[in-house]
Parts: sequence; structure tokens; C-alpha cells
Amino acid sequence: MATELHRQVNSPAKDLGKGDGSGDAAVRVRSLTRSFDGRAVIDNLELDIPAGEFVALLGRSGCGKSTLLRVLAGLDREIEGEVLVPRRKAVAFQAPRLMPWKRVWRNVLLGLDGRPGRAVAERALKEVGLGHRVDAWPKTLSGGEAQRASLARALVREPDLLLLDEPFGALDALTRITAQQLVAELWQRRGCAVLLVTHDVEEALLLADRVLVMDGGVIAHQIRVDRDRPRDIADPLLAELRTELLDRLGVKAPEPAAVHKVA
Ligand SMILES: Nc1ncnc2c1ncn2[C@@H]1O[C@H](COP(=O)(O)OP(=O)(O)OP(=O)(O)O)[C@@H](O)[C@H]1O
Repeated sequence: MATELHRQVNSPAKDLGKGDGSGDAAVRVRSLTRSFDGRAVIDNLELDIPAGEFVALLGRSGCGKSTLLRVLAGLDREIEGEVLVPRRKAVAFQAPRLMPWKRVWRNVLLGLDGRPGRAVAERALKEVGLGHRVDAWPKTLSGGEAQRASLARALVREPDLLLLDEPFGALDALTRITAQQLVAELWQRRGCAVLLVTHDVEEALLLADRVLVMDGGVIAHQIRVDRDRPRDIADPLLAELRTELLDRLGVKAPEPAAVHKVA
């Protein structure tokens, strides 16, 4: 696990050396504020993610989840406050964002330093179950395959922090389950910290060690999910946590369906 972190304090990023007090953290955010047109979407937010933790981030539409993720990814530097993240990080979005004029393996290596060879891409594509599509053109991939290619592109960066912005949002229900299982496996194998932005409360409960709810520009609520994996959504603890989270999101969970006895 890299201990070298990146600091952003409303100024160009600076490296931090040892002895900065960051310990074994994958994310440390202090007093983060991000405003658009004078409105603070993120407002003095604090966040810590220990190395290797799987965290899911929920919140109503427009509350600032993607903005936070973009800041952590280093894609948005117009911030106030302190953001510490590992140098090795990768991000995958809902849209796989593959370049149509490059074959899949070249897409996987896009933007990587040091001219890595095709074998590096092949290994990552195999890891996500796409070993047979190495030479394919992006337009010939299914939605699920394109999302796997996008994950492979994240994995070749050997991230200590994997940032996922609704990566399964556009997938059909069955492909989504497979993709969720894949992410869980990759996380267990790689041991990196994950921050998953999702709208799906059940997905958050099935995958994460900790679920955060963002509201009013801060992390307004969080729960820990103390359950071994693989998890069963019918587990009474998860059902209870689901109700709690939906409540925090301002959604009233439906009452269990009435049981009609048939004589
Ligand atoms: N570049 C930008 N310029 C102006 N406003 C922006 C910009 N990016 C985001 N916003 C605003 O910041 C707020 C938070 O947006 P963000 O995309 O982070 O929300 P979100 O929680 O990810 O939403 P959703 O769940 O719908 O994806 C929204 O009101 C959005 O309009």
C-alpha cells in the first residue's frame, strides 16, 4: 500500500512525505468546500477512509456525490480545504468512456506512464473476464463488457484507491449482479480501498463495509455493515439498515406486503 499521498489545498498538488500523520489512510479530507457560482455544493466536509476499506456513498440526486468523487480523483482542483489521497488511484464512471478508434487493449493502457506492453492489458482483461475480447473494437462490446473494459483500465493502474461513480447504473439487472460480484472479488483480491457512488441502497449494503449518506454538503450519516460476504439481502440486519438508510434519504420504505390467507 502506498503511503505517499497527494495534498490539494486550493493550490497545485503537493506531495507529502512520511511523518505527515496520515497513517494507513486511503483518503483524508479536511474542511473541503467546493462551490459553483457562489453556492457551496460541498461545505466543510470531513472524510476518512482507511486503507482497504470498501465505502459506498449514497445521497439524493444533485447532493454533490460526483463532485466529491471528481475532487478525490484529482479531476477538480478548484477547492478549499485539504484532500489527501494515494498517488495510485483510478476512477471508473457510469459511461465506460472507451475511445472508439482504439482496440480494447489499447483503451486499457490509455494514459498509462512508461509504455506498458500489451501483456499488461491482457492480464487485466483476463482478470475481469474479457480475455477473449482483447482485440475487439469498443463498438462491438455489450454494455456489461464495456464496463468490464473500463474496470480493467482502472486495474492496470494498480490503485490503492478505486473510485467508482455509479459503474453499474446503465446495466440491466442480471449484468448488474455479475458486475457487482466482479467488483467484490476484485476488491478482495486487490485489497485496495473503494469509494462507490451509487443510488442503490441494496447494492451499497451488499458490497460495502461502511455506507455514507451525503446531505447538505457533508457526510450527514453513516452506518457500518458488520456482515461477512457474500451477503444476503434478505438478512434481517440488512433489511433494518436498508430502512434506516432510506429514511435518511427521505424515502419511506414500503410496508411488507400483506399476507392473504387462502382458505
Ligand atoms: N461544473 C459545474 N458547474 C456548475 N454546477 C455544477 C457543476 N458540477 C456540478 N454542479 C452542480 O453541483 C451539484 C452537485 O452535482 P453532482 O453531480 O455532484 O451531484 P450528484 O449527487 O452526483 O447527483 P446525481 O446523483 O444526480 O448524479 C448540482 O447542483 C450540479 O448542478
